[in-house]
Amino acid sequence: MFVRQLSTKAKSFRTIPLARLEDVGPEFQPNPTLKLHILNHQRHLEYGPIYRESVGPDSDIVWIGCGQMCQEVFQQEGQYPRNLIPRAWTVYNEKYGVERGIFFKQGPDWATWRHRLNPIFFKSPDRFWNLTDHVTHELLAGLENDPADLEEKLRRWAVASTLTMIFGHSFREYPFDMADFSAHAQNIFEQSAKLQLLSADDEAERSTDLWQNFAQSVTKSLLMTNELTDAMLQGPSKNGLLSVLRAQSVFSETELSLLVSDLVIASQDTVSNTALWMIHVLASNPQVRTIYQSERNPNNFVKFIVKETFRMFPVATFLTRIAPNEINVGGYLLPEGQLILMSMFHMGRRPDYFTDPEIFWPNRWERSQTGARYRKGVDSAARFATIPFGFGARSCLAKLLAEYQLQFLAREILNRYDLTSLNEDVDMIMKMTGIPNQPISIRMRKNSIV
Ligand code: HEM
Repeated sequence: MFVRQLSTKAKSFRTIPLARLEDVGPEFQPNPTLKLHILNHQRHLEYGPIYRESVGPDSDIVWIGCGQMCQEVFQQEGQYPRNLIPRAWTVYNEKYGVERGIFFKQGPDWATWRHRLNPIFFKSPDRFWNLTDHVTHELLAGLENDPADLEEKLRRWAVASTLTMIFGHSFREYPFDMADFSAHAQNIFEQSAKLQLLSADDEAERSTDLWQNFAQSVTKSLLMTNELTDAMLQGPSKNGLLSVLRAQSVFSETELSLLVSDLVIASQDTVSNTALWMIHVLASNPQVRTIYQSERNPNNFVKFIVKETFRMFPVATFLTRIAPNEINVGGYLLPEGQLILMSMFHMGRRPDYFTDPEIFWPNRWERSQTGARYRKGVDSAARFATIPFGFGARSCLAKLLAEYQLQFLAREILNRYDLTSLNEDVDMIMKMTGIPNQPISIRMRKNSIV
């Protein structure tokens, strides 16, 4: 009855403002996807908080740049929420008959996996997270020696941290080629970004060089994690996620391998690129370290640094949902199966949500003295404008782990090092995730007072 009433009052899909493709200006050429977040930002300013874009004769994407409307999407996402999986990844699974883990699962099957994993990842977090501390210490010791190739070192750090969290330190006894794995995982993202511009189905059908390059890296990285998991299952696992999952006996050995590949691939680009942005903003804003040293609650301040990094540089630049049935968003009816993209970069830069949005200001996240929900320089309407890990039942499984790793890294840097940025005019570009448009260069000195 409630739904019926909403439906009769709601406006039709066709009345959502339609962005004209010819509006893409020369500054976005020759590859508009690199600056998709800027194009999207401009379009929200022109068309408003919701607009649609034609991507085929009968298919439109709906873009949402308003916290309230995002909340409405999550409220109506249904029992088994679905997000967008890059087409190249599903074509690979179909073409080679490969079964994959939680990312690719849908419906009750997906819910069963989450039901088993949520208690481990959300209810008893301290079990494994601190296993990653020494991986971070190794990263910093390496950077202290030579801060070049920061991107590559952070990628290996992210993979090594996830593997240590899963297997405990014993995985280091196995000859796992971290550099090779990391290069393949990175290549999967690089080639997926290129395949997004084309028809992945067609590229796979014709087995083009691009497709073969992508497929070889997927095959190699799956093989490497399968072999590693098999080897780890042979020996005793004393600590780490695997030891708990084994004790519970709820996943088969094959499922454990699928899970390991998913976790490693999910963590590499997201954690490493957020850490890259965080190091860049710390190096570009030396006053942050002075504030940290004078803070009465430095741990809270570190949380704000991570939150502020996500606000300005959300690596998951667009969150996605597929409407499970007809839903009402912003007063418009969206049909079943509609692809919805939530504009996280745009919302993080909305001046009505965040005072001086272009300024890196961690203390904006501090609760005001009155004890109200409001924070300095953050409007209460912005509640759904910075949700870097998504929201609801399908949100990131390892949010707590990622936050722990990033906060630990920030604290160690602030306690022990002075960073100086050697870059100018760093902007974000999109290559599946939001990354810097140039290599990040820093000078790193051990702080004399430590
Ligand atoms: C900065 C770090 C990270 C960010 C920003 C991030 C972000 C996200 C986002 C946006 C989603 C989709 C959420 C949605 O649609 O509502 C997701 C899903 C997921 N993430 Fe993360 N993630 C991070 C780190 C990690 C790490 C370290 C792991 C594993 C160790 C991981 C494992 C997963 C998995 C398994 C899913 C799929 C969950 C499902 O489909 O039910 N993520 N993540």
